[in-house]
Amino acid sequence: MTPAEPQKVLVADDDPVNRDVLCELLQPEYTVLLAKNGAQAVERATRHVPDLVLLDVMMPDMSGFEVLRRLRATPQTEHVSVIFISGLDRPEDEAAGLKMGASDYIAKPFNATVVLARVALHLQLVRQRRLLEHLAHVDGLTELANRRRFDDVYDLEWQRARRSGRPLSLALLDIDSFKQFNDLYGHPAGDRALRAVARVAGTHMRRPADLAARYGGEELVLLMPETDAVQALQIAQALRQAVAELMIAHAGSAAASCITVSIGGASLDPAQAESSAALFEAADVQLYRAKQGGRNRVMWRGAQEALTDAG
Ligand SMILES: Nc1nc2c(ncn2[C@@H]2O[C@H](COP(=O)(O)OP(=O)(O)OP(=O)(O)O)[C@@H](O)[C@H]2O)c(=O)[nH]1
Repeated sequence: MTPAEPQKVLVADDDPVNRDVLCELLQPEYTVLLAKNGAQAVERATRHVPDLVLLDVMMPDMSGFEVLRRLRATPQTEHVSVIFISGLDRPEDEAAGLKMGASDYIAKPFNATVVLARVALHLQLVRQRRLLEHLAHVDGLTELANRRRFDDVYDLEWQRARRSGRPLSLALLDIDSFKQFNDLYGHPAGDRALRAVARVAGTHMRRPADLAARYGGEELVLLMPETDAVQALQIAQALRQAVAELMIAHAGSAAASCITVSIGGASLDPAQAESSAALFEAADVQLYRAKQGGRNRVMWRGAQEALTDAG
């Protein structure tokens, strides 16, 4: 979602007049989706993941409370904001709706101005929450995922790989002689070089589940689910080469006349009960070997020496 994109509101009400009124009210500012019953509300919310749901409580097929319960139980919609709009106007009803996790409760007959004001308020809160989530997961300098995000995704992907028996590859990338680069060209130039390397790393993570993250300092980590050692090694080699081809001059490098990276990787062998920490450690050992071997190269656990890339 970009700031300019209109936010999506799903209106779920079995009464066509209410749907029309709410649609007309919201359409100038928001993208409005409609559902005429509870089942449709759940289906549309799951498919389109709206920013907000305006949900009638009393619908013949499924109550709004049940719709909310199902939305909370579905990963795509578990955090979606919901405002109940209901003819049930007793304080107990309102309290029950809020206790279930609705953001707000509006009694029918509703006042159009108040509905618009509350919708605007909750959509602003949604924007702020998304911004906070983004800031919590993205590294400010490189705009790659940050370490916290990596830790969460790694944990999930490792479990998924263990369950499915599918491969999982992990690589650590470290810029060569970066201390000397900072010393020679200054810290701001170091930041620019780091951003350039990060961009190249990001563009090499092509599958939706691939993740490039800044692990710390000038070290990046690459997570490649469903990718075996042969494929991952090829990607790492292409990435190493693409960084060298940036041709960022580095007169103080121990490896070349331009900025280069060393990469160490390991792939999970589903047949072996290896922990996520052990896989990470294995990639780190390979990174150490790449540095020891002269830098500007890729080392992969289990790969033949001939498969390593000495640039
Ligand atoms: N400009 C800049 N430098 C950073 C950043 N994060 C870490 N560094 C620098 O990266 C350097 C890493 O240095 P070392 O770990 O000694 O390794 P190196 O000089 O890259 O040498 P090798 O890894 O052995 O090739 C340190 O000087 C850090 O200050 C950053 O965000 N920006």
